[in-house]
Amino acid sequence: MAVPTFVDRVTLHVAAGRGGNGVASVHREKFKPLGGPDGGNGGPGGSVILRVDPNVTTLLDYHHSPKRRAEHGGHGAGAHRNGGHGGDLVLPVPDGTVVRGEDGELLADMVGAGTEMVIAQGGRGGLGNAALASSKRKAPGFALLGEPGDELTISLELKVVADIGLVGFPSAGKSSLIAAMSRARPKIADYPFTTLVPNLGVVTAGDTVFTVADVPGLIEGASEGRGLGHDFLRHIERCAALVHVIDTASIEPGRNPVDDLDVIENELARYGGLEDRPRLVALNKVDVPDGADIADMVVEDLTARGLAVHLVSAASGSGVRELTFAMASIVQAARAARPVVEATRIVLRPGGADGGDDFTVTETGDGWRVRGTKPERWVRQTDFSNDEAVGFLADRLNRLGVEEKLVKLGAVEGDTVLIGHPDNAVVFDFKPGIDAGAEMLGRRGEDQRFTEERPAASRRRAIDEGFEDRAEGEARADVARRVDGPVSYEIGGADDPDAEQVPADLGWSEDDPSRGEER
Ligand SMILES: Nc1nc2c(ncn2[C@@H]2O[C@H](COP(=O)(O)OP(=O)(O)OP(=O)(O)O)[C@@H](O)[C@H]2O)c(=O)[nH]1
Ligand SMILES: [Mg+2]
Repeated sequence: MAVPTFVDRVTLHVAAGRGGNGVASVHREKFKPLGGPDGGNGGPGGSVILRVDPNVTTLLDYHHSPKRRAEHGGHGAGAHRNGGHGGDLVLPVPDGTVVRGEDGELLADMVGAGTEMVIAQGGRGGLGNAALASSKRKAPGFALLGEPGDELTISLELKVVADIGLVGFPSAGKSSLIAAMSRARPKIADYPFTTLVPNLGVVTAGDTVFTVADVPGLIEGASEGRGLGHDFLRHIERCAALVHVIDTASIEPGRNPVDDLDVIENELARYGGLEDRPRLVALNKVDVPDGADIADMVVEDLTARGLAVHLVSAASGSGVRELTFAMASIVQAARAARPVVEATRIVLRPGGADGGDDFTVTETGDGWRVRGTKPERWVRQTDFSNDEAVGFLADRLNRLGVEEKLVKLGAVEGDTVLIGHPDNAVVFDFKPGIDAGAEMLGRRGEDQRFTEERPAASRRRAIDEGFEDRAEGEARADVARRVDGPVSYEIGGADDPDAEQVPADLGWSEDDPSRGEER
């Protein structure tokens, strides 16, 4: 089995839950006339949340399953029943995880136990017709759709690479040892410099899970660039402790465990910055009779230096378990000593939470594009198979001033208006209620200057009074035709005789099988 050897970076696809749809329903009781609207709201979709968990030390889990999804919100139902809140998905990440977006942009540096980041926000639930009812719109025959949740690709990078680093001469058995104590399967061979890049293994000893880095072999002069040099020691800079892996069975002249240790320590000192790390010594290859003898001879010397010495054999496994427990207790002590930034519980949210009433209208060359948090959200909430819902959308857009702005910028009837991101915009044929040039001339040729109210003004007032029926009639948008993919219909469109036609196919090939359920 190929186990990733050095996972300090994973790409993760996260998807928040979709909001449940609102429902349009009318209260019914035996022998009683129709009651009021009683369609409940859809529940919000669950969010995907990253949370720093001090017990998590690796990103391995995400390497194995890089797609994570939170729960969808439940749909509303009749009798004022609201859909359930989709469950959030909390993804534990190690302290010091750097979160980046798809293009490598920094989204967050997650430091401190409990720090949270809502990386993908769940979609809002759609309002049911009970919530959409007002004194003027007593029985709405439509409801709002739930919105899709955020979906994005992120990368997680772990700066704290390993809890413990294995250091030693080439062929001392560092890779063999990491293979004996974890599921890592690095290359092992009887020639020096087998390991060219660090390997990472995850070790479990009792309740403690920690990571061990096996780095390329060091030799005297590594600090001057001999051998592989010592560049890769930066990978163990953040380790809490070091384990000296020493070959007791080396037949090279001049090699013995104590001198080997001194050479490595000398190189570490030249590299600098690792002096304060606790050390363990693993005298390896004691399955070899000569090795065992030599180990016995030097144990006392090394212990006298204050070092904890373990006699091990990566080959037979003897002593390995004891070594891992000794490593675990150092890791635990280091974790306990680390200043824990507990209880800060910073919650990071990407981007602005709400764009407010802002929207932009830009000319695209063959039409207009409207961008803005609200217009885009409203479009997503609209059930385009329902005329009344589409009319409600037109009312909202007009009330925000979208139509007015389009007219002001020179949009004329028949222009294409796209609302939203190029990938999933909804296409409209512009049909303003107010006409720039012909503004003063009413639809039927009367000069509005001679009547007391102009249609746009009266309509706006009516809308402001609460989506009056009059406003709906005048400002309704009607499904007219389908333009390459997205839905197309008209904004405005007061008394178009063809307005009632509803295309059979609205292109909702979407993933939501429950669509249309609400009516
Ligand atoms: N008999 C015996 N041989 C071992 C033991 N551990 C490692 N070896 C052998 O020693 C040789 C080197 O082992 P590696 O694990 O590749 O050593 P390394 O320290 O990772 O070497 P580099 O990656 O080159 O720095 C291999 O032939 C292993 O089979 C052991 O406990 N007993
Ligand atoms: Mg190796």
